[in-house]
Amino acid sequence: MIKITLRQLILLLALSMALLTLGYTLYASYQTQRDLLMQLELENNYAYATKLASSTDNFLAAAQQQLAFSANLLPPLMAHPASLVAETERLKRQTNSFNSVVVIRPDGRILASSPAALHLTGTRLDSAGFREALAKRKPLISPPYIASTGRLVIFISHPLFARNGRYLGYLGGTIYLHEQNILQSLLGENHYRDGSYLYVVDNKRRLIYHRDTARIGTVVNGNPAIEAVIAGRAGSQRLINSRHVDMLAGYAPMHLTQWGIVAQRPTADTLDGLNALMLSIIRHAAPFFLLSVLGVWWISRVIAQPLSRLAATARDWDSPAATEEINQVRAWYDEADKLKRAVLAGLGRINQKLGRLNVENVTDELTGLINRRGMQATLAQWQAELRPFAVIAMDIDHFKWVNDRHGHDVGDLVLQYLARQMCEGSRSDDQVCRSGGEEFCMLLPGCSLDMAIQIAERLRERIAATNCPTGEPVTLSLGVAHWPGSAGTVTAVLKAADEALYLAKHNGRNRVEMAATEK
Ligand SMILES: Nc1nc2c(ncn2[C@@H]2O[C@H](COP(=O)(O)OP(=O)(O)OP(=O)(O)O)[C@@H](O)[C@H]2O)c(=O)[nH]1
Repeated sequence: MIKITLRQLILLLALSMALLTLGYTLYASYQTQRDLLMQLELENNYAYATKLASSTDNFLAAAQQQLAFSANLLPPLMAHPASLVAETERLKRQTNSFNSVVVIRPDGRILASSPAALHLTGTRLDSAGFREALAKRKPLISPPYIASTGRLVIFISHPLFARNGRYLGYLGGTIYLHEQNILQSLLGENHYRDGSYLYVVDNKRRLIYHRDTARIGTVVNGNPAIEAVIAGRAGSQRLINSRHVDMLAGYAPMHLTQWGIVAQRPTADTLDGLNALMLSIIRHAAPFFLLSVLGVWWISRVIAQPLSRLAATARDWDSPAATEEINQVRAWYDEADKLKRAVLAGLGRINQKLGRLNVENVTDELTGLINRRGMQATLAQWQAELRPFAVIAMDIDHFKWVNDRHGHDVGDLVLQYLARQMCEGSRSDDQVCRSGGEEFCMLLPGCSLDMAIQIAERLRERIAATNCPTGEPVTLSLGVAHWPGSAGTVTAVLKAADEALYLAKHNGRNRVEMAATEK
């Protein structure tokens, strides 16, 4: 199974942390900014609706005052049509509040009107506003209605009374809702900022003013802002309007009429800037993010390197250069350093143990000489190196008798004594072995057969002439062979030396014989 590497892990961890942090920061700042923007928009629209509601109220009050002022002047002039017309002209031109101005008699007939081009004087128009004014005989602002001319209008009127209180009719001004009028000048001034706009509804949810004049006069149902404003409440809220557009609306009722103003802006338009801002933040952050990724990639490499080098070297722990290579690993941080020390300590202990095992494996306990296994390994190596050598195999004569006479312990001392003697008479390259029991061997690298025979002879003579731990000398029988002279393989050359040794025994002991093949 493929396992994730430390480097990939660090990279993955750092990247996911960076992405999470970046994502969360962007998300949090987006949410905060969004809430703030929407709140600001709602407050702006609320303030705007309140201000315009109050301006419109003031305008309507002023219009009523103008009518009231003229209505005071008109009763003495009722018999003077020219003066009445002049007053209607003045009223219309001076204030520009009305699209048309009329003076109506109690029977509904028009006494005077402006503009003159309408040619209304003398006619009797049957409009809802006219009828209401006649019926109520008090200052009125009519709801929107379709006039006899087919126009959608509102009608503001003031009754005319003679000094004696006799009702003389009324003075009225008409505002054509679909045409250029004072209401449009007032409300339309700043009505279209950044997608925001406003509209006015009457208490029947009918649009009195809207930037889309085609919608004026239509009734809008199911709009929470309109419902609130016709209930007389001012405020702001996010809503879905009758055209299914998500809007941030502020609204305020008017006090003189039961109308209401709603100022609003599509939520999407409000948040447009924010989306662009977020994209710009991401664009600016991207290079730094890429730099961070590169930085993390480099750091992950530096962190993982000591560990992967330690792992690679520890895999070949039995190679001679392993310790040196591990020593060269730059473990620059604490955990890697501890691991490096632990690996080095472990490797040292293993090597020590192996060395001890090797020595124990090839050493004879009693004499400290190399044993038969060590002897064979040495010979195999020399043979592999094509290094010629001579072998002297030897055996203590009648050693059983020594044991029987002096005891086994003394026998051991004799064996140790012989080992010492052999070592003293050998060169540093020579290998002295105890090949088994009371049998010994000397391996002499680079030594000719003749030289080996001389060495064997000298040893035999010295042992035979020296008292051993029994208090008297022992004698040796020795057989000499040579590689490659005596035989082609290690086994064969040892066998040849043994055969020469048996020959020495056979020929009377205390003597040296050489391998048969050499004769
Ligand atoms: N003390 C002691 N005796 C050993 C050891 N290993 C072998 N021997 C003895 O060596 C003796 C060898 O005897 P044999 O093989 O019969 O030969 P020998 O008596 O030496 O007679 P030849 O070899 O024929 O001259 C035996 O008595 C073994 O018990 C040892 O480690 N210590």
